Amino acid sequence: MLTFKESCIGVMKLSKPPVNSLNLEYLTEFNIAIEKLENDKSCRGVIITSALPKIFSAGLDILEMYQPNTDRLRQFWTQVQQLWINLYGSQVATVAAINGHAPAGGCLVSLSCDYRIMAPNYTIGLNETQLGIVAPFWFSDTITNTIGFRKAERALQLGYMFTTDEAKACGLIDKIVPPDQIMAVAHEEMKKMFAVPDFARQITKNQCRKQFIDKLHAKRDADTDNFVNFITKDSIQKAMGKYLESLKKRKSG
Ligand SMILES: CCCCCC/C=C/CC(=O)SCCNC(=O)CCNC(=O)[C@H](O)C(C)(C)COP(=O)(O)OP(=O)(O)OC[C@H]1O[C@@H](n2cnc3c(N)ncnc32)[C@H](O)[C@@H]1OP(=O)(O)O
Repeated sequence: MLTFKESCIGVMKLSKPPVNSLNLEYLTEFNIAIEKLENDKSCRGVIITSALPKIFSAGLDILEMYQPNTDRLRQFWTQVQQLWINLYGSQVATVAAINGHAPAGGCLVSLSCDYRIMAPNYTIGLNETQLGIVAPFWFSDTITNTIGFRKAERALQLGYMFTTDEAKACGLIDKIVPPDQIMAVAHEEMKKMFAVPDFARQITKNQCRKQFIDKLHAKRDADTDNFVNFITKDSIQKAMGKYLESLKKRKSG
């Protein structure tokens, strides 16, 4: 993770080649970096983007979920939950500058921010069902809060990956921006949020999101048990193995 401060704005650039997949170690690093910025009194905003060309993030590292060690799987999921709690509940203003594909966990990271700008000709969405897995309730809550119930339930069931244009049309992202302007526009959008007194913006954000974060806090252990039980099922492991194979085939084909 490349993290630096530009005045009162923290910039986090995901930089885990080849595809910024989120494994246990990288999620832990992500959480430490965001918590550090959150606790930095001089930091009012965070921009999340990718240092890699063409990929924002490929989402959770599928290898963490394929033939897993159960203890590590539990730690992995705890870090995924924590990342969502940190981002969705963040007091600082957050902008996702999506400069590449953003499937599944990559989409969730951006949905957890306050504002999303995206470069053209990429795809974004919660494609979990395509892998034969099920997005947990807090993933669904987050997309539903962004695009509305009907569109979210349809997209979640199909595991639909939106093009940038489709994402803009349904409100999954807020603005389409040429890749060479994405950081400049992220700073402009940040300034708009800074024009509002921090405490008023923070309390309002909290009012909108707290009930969803509280829901996960209340069910956190059950959610982890559910994830571990689900992922370790033979049928799910088979589906995951097939999906990994299809990724490799797509590459060679
Ligand atoms: C109760 C149960 C709850 C379960 C909830 C679990 C929720 C899960 C959310 C997730 O995030 S699951 C992950 C979903 N992600 C994907 O489906 C993305 C798959 N990847 C792609 O579509 C493409 O790789 C890409 C991101 C569009 C990039 O394409 P590109 O052509 O540039 O690169 P590739 O050649 O396809 O990939 C390079 C290399 O990376 C490996 N890889 C890709 N994605 C992942 C990943 N998510 N995890 C691990 N590894 C990944 C890919 O297999 C290639 O590997 P090698 O062949 O080079 O070894």
